[in-house]
Amino acid sequence: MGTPIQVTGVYKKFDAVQALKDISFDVQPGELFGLIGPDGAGKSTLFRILTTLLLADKGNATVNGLDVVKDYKAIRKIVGYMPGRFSLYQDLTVEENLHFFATIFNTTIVANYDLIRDIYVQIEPFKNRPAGKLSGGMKQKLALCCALIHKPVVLFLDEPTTGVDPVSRKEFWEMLQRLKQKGIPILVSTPYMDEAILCDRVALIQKGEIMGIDTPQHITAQFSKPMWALRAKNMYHLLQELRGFEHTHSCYAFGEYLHLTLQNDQADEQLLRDYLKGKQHEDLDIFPIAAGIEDCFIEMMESR
Ligand SMILES: Nc1ncnc2c1ncn2[C@@H]1O[C@H](COP(=O)(O)OP(=O)(O)OP(=O)(O)O)[C@@H](O)[C@H]1O
Repeated sequence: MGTPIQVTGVYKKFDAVQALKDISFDVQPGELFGLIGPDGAGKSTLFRILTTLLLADKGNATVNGLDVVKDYKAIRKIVGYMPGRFSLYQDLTVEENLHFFATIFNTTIVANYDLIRDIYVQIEPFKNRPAGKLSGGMKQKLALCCALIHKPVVLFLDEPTTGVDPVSRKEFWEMLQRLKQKGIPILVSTPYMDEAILCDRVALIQKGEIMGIDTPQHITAQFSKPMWALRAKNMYHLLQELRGFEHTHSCYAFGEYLHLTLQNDQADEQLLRDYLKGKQHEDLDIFPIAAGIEDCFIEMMESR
């Protein structure tokens, strides 16, 4: 068995849009690898190349040691692919969809039920309902069952949690952890930066380029700038003023707070407090925080 996924110097252009530029990374056996990036970053293009639906302009890629161009037929038999959209037949029922995907892979639901049992039991009460009438979370569970029904050797999940409610998102990641424990390598993409922490390793992708690849723990540990969270009654004015502060390196809204880093190591909290003193903010709250994975990604994206 080869490396589950190996990508080397892949480029893809659509007319004037450079969708992928010099993409290289690998996914190791049993690894849950996340591709994190905003809309239009190139995630789906990369998935389509790896699942043999699209040809790269340049570069190489293998899945389980098989070449995505030469061995495309063999790859199609061994991968599970959950595309971002339209993976289900809306008019077919839950059970019919699953049966359909099992049949095209020349297998049966019964033969592979073990792998999908945990997930399928959650949607089984609705097995006679057309897929088009399921909630977002249930559709996503069915789509995952369909991608798994032929016991794939590598699993590709393109934005499986986009547009899904927070509870279903959490459940979905718990399902992925269980699949990972069964030893299936998984490449999953997401625009939600907070999901990065749930992966073994992540690549941050923006405008077709990978900004960095590492474990979430290393990414956060390497963030060297001190960071503060700030809040006041008038958040808009606070943001404007902090962005106008001569020592500000970055300042952006993050939930109920602003996250701030300063430009040089000499600029400290006292300097910040002195600057804000004369601004008469009501209910001003300032405290130091450790940067999270989302702060690290924002820093990586802005530093480009
Ligand atoms: N078939 C195509 N023809 C022309 N441009 C395309 C095509 N497919 C993708 N693109 C462009 O390539 C870039 C990358 O798109 P891609 O769909 O891979 O991004 P993404 O990260 O998956 O984001 P999204 O979630 O928005 O699909 C975008 O600018 C997109 O408009």
